[in-house]
Amino acid sequence: MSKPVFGGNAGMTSEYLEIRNLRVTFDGFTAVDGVDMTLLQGDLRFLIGPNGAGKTTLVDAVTGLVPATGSITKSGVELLGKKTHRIARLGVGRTFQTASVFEELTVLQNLDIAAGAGRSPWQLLRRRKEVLPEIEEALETIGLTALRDTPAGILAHGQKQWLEIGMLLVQNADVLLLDEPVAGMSHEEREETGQLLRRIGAQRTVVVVEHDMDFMRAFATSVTVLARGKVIAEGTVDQVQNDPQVQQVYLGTATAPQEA
Ligand SMILES: Nc1ncnc2c1ncn2[C@@H]1O[C@H](COP(=O)(O)OP(=O)(O)OP(=O)(O)O)[C@@H](O)[C@H]1O
Repeated sequence: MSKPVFGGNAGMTSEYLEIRNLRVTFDGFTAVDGVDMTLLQGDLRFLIGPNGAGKTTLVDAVTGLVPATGSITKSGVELLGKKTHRIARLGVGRTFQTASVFEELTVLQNLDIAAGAGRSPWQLLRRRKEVLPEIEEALETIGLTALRDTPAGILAHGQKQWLEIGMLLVQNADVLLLDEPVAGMSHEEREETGQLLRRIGAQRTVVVVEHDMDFMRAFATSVTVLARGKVIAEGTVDQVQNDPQVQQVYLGTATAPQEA
């Protein structure tokens, strides 16, 4: 496995996150059942599957929220068994189905707090005097520069999700796991989110857990399909859409991949 450059561009072929034989069990029920996945920098990977397939549990395992067995390495560093904050410091960030921003604080203050995580007291002191360049950059990337002094609580739904993504960017996350980022968004917001994910995904590894198949078709560079805790298909959008097993799993559901 080639060595990545943290926060930089390690090239499209560098392996960034390797998941091997991942297993998560809740009281004898196996929610994630021997999953293998290799995620490369520059990949915009969609993780799809019916309700209860184990998608969120897999993300929870990668970010240290549930105990798991197997192996999850980022650039050769084992993540399994590490505490959530250590995993975050290693550059693995995630969002939840419900945006978790500080509603009373402004956009800038939210980013400032996120950027503070993991910084030295000296850096924190310096930070009060000026807006850090990485925060300016994140504001630009997420398109919220004009709203930097707006309380997060009055942002539109989509803008809150973008702020959350911005908070991961200022923490230098280069593996981002996003749980249903476009749920509840308008068509325009979805489109903008897709463009945002493309922009940030070019130099990072982005995993999107999603039920929105139109969104997946428009923006996925690769897709992994989970069902009952196992990977049943992986490949391009076309490959998974044409996979008979995938069609069978989705048969009769409103979001079937074959209903293009
Ligand atoms: N903390 C827990 N304790 C017990 N069972 C759990 C726990 N978390 C998840 N599960 C079970 O594990 C299975 C996988 O759940 P998970 O939420 O990962 O699926 P999902 O693919 O994300 O589903 P959805 O698309 O509905 O969000 C489900 O059967 C769920 O009930």
